[in-house]
Amino acid sequence: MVSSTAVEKKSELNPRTTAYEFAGPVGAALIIVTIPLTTYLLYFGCSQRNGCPPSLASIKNPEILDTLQRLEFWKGLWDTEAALMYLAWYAFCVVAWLVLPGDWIEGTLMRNGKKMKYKINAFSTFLLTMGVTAGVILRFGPESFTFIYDKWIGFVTASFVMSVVQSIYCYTSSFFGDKLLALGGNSGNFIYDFYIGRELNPTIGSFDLKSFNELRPGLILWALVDISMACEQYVRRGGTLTDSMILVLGFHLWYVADAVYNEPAIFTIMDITTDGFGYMLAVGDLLWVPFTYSLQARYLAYEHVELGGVGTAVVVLVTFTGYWIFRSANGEKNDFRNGRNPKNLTYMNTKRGTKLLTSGWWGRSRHPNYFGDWLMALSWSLATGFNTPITYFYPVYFFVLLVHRQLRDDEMCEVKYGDDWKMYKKLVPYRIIPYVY
Ligand SMILES: NC(=O)C1=CN([C@@H]2O[C@H](COP(=O)(O)OP(=O)(O)OC[C@H]3O[C@@H](n4cnc5c(N)ncnc54)[C@H](OP(=O)(O)O)[C@@H]3O)[C@@H](O)[C@H]2O)C=CC1
Ligand SMILES: CC(C)=CCC[C@@H](C)[C@H]1CC=C2C3=C(CC[C@@]21C)[C@@]1(C)CC[C@H](O)C(C)(C)[C@@H]1CC3
Repeated sequence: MVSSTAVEKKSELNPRTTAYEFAGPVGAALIIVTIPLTTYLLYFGCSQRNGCPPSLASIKNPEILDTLQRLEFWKGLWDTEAALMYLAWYAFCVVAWLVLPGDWIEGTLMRNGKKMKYKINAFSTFLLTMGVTAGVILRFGPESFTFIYDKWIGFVTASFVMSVVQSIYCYTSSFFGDKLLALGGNSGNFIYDFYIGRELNPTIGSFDLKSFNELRPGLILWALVDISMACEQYVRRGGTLTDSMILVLGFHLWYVADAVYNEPAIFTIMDITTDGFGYMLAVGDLLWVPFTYSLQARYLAYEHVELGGVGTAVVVLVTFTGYWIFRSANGEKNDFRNGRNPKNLTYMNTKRGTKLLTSGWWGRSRHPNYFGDWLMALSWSLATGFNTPITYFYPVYFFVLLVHRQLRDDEMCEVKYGDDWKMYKKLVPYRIIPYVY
């Protein structure tokens, strides 16, 4: 029998969530449907076969309704070969995590007084993956690596199934044992908690599902997807790549490499410290990132845009500016949170005990890193030219995500820091873009 003090202690540590984000259960239900639907639509609405976007005539065509009513169409979303390949890829990431050497580092202090331990080998997993991929392409030719382009929908469905299975597993297992729940994911509403993630850190032994999924099977798959798109273009063009494809491929690979190289920096981000691991992150990490963030590369696989000297210079300039802001802002905060201040930046002390930077990038806006990240997103789309608005999906979606994320973080900081946050907001009035917003 469980004593009443034990029950009280448990509910003290895991209080009920009383305030909803994402417009509550209705908003969560909408997003649950919208994320996979958008991923499929971006394929059917931007492809060589259908056009990008499909012509108005083809949309009005009653054939679309016929297609949706045909069982063949729904069967076509599943591809057993792609599903097995996806499973093998996921297993490879797990085995790499297990066998590749890496230091174990501690995460931030949690409210139960404990710290999680994380194995740092995402970068070596990335290098191994790139090495094997290069080996395959050199040995068997680029045509051996176009299978992701060919089996696109099969891979999308496989990764969606994987993320739903994980979300169901994490939601169900959160009810067993003494689990630390996410403060935002314990409302008691099934749809909402399933979406936000009920358990803070679902683990199997020392294997932490949330941090593993955030950086490995989805993010590194994005790099593989891009390489496959470049191979497709290379084969179609008989052995050359367009300047736009070289830029998009290079920038995406760089972005992924940067994320996995800076693996320890993710242990202080909102997803790891605050959000539970549920549908939002599982589907976000495993489906959304690899199959929507790579849209520019998939478009360029069949639409061979040449930018020329000036176009290339503009794209490179926007991306480098973005990367410089993104990396130096994240670096300043990461150094500071780890007790270093190499640039001698000014800061304010707070009643909570942690200090807040008030100069450098964090003195210019409250989320300068978001601005840099968004500029990079914009540059990747600029590389696809102006023939279609669809390839600008990523910066538009990302803008919405970042504005919403900034609001969420602002609210959380207000709770964490109280009046000190109000003071910081007076000192640094801009939210994301210095002197603009
Ligand atoms: N490509 C993509 O799809 C996405 C990328 N990202 C990227 O992930 C990165 C991490 O983002 P995220 O976790 O949202 O937020 P941040 O890395 O911006 O971290 C916010 C936290 O930083 C601390 N902080 C705030 N102001 C200061 C200050 N002045 N001095 C020191 N610390 C401060 C606070 O936490 P505390 O005080 O408790 O330490 C706050 O909660 C960003 O670069 C973002 O662009 C994010 C989402 C999606
Ligand atoms: C509603 C919806 C689509 C939710 C899903 C959001 C997720 C796609 C993103 C939430 C935070 C993310 C981060 C990255 C990728 C996108 C998601 C998972 C990230 C791994 C990209 C690379 C960066 O360098 C990063 C490590 C800072 C970043 C962390 C946050």
